[in-house]
Amino acid sequence: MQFYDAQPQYDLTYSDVFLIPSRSEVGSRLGVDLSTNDGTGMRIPLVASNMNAVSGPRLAAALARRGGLAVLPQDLDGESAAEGIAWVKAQHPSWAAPFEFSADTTVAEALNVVPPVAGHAIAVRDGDKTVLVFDASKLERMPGDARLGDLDHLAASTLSAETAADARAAFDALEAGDGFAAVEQDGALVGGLAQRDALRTTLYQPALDDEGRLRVAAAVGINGDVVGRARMLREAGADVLVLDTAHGHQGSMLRAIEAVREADLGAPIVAGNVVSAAGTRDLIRAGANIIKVGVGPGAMCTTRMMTAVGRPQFSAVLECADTARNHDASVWADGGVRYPRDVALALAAGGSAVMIGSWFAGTVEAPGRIHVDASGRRYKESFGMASSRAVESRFAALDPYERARKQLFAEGISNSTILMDPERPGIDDLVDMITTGVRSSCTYAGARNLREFHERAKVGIQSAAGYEEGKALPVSW
Ligand SMILES: NC(=O)C1=CN([C@@H]2O[C@H](COP(=O)(O)OP(=O)(O)OC[C@H]3O[C@@H](n4cnc5c(N)ncnc54)[C@H](OP(=O)(O)O)[C@@H]3O)[C@@H](O)[C@H]2O)C=CC1
Ligand SMILES: Nc1nc2c(ncn2[C@@H]2O[C@H](COP(=O)(O)O)[C@@H](O)[C@H]2O)c(=O)[nH]1
Ligand SMILES: [K+]
Repeated sequence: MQFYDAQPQYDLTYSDVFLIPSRSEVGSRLGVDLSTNDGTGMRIPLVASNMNAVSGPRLAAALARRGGLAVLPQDLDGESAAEGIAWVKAQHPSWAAPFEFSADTTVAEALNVVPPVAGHAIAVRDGDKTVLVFDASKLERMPGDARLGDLDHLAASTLSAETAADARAAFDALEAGDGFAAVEQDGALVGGLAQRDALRTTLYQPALDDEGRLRVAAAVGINGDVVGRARMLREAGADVLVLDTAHGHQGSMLRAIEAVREADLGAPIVAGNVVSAAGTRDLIRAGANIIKVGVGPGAMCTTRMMTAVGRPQFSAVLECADTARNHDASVWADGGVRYPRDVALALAAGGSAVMIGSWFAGTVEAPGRIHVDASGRRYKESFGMASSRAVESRFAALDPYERARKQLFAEGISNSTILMDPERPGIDDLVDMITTGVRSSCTYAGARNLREFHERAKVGIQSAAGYEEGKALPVSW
């Protein structure tokens, strides 16, 4: 990456910078390879944060199906983490599992879990048999107290599993209907398929382990039996281990990395968070393969305002990525992403992947239940991992005095409203938006892959007015 003009002496955020187009020989955006080269097996450079409101098993499977990776949070107890990993590993690499409900579930109860939007399959179960499959958008006009088992008239037309397995044939078959079908195999309903998902299987490659199962990462805190938890996660099938704490450049973190490296668990070790060359170097020397970069940019994060600590994220990623590269390691740019452009800039600065938290918290696949605000808009709650809410539940087993001491140091928001975007309600919709933006960024730079993108990117500095000018105008001025 080069600065178009001289590199300034002050630090830069994503909003401070922009990319300048260069002469390109890359004829199509679909010709760009977005695979990472950091040893994690990702086919697109997107990681969902290890946050309780973001990365659950359903989101992890959905993201891995498109080639990304989610990190199950350290707050999941051992049993739940192992179950979550097993669930991801059992999922089909191409097709999403439907949302399953018993026949007695009411429409109102189902709407706490799935919004009435197209492309998400609802399966009604009677015992261990699926008796009805329909598209979630059909719930919109149903009375709240109706039982799902009584909604036979919503049943989707069926498609054979054989046709569903051929993405192009499935896409064409769904063109004739209403863009959604129940999938049938040997006379039994096995799921649902949306036309858009058939298209997606032709555009993305899943992130798969050696046995052809979806990949998933899991986080470990730095307190307690770090090696024991890391070993348990690995044995449960976690493909990547993420050692995570707010202040990653501390002795406890270095010792935790050394211990996990010593245990030789056979998975890449990600560790953080840091924002300096010195922090990056120390974590790599302790044994980390990938460094998580970012202190304070996160949407749920109050660290900068509470402590003045942190660093504008573009400069943090640039410096840490340069250092990591010299040590044959990589960085993930963690936090502060609000637009696809921010992802492109983090990759231009040298990140091998970008971590996203709050933006993903408002998706259909994120773990939270759905709420409705006073004006009828659907939303999910997000909260920081260092917020009073997270700290209270993390330390629930401690006595009240110790718990109160821990809560003194809250550095995150406990209750944030993340609206569900009616245009892009699912993680797939956001992944489409982000990856198409980044593919386009690459061709503007004349890059066929992310290594070339980093090499060729030309970055300029802009004023606040320059940033403002780039925004679209949904209402006339
Ligand atoms: N990327 C970011 O900007 C930030 C991210 N987070 C996220 O919040 C979650 C919780 O992290 P964390 O608060 O580290 O909790 P952890 O449970 O991981 O514990 C952190 C340990 O480090 C000690 N510590 C010493 N100095 C600090 C410091 N300045 N900040 C935090 N801990 C310190 C703590 O002791 P003691 O409690 O006694 O001080 C504790 O033993 C993680 O997922 C983390 O990534 C949190 C803040 C910033
Ligand atoms: N200072 C804090 N940082 C937090 C907290 N919870 C999460 N995080 C960090 O934010 C990113 C996600 O950023 P986003 O802008 O995409 O939401 C996450 O990966 C953590 O590094 C917190 O409570 N305090
Ligand atoms: K912030």
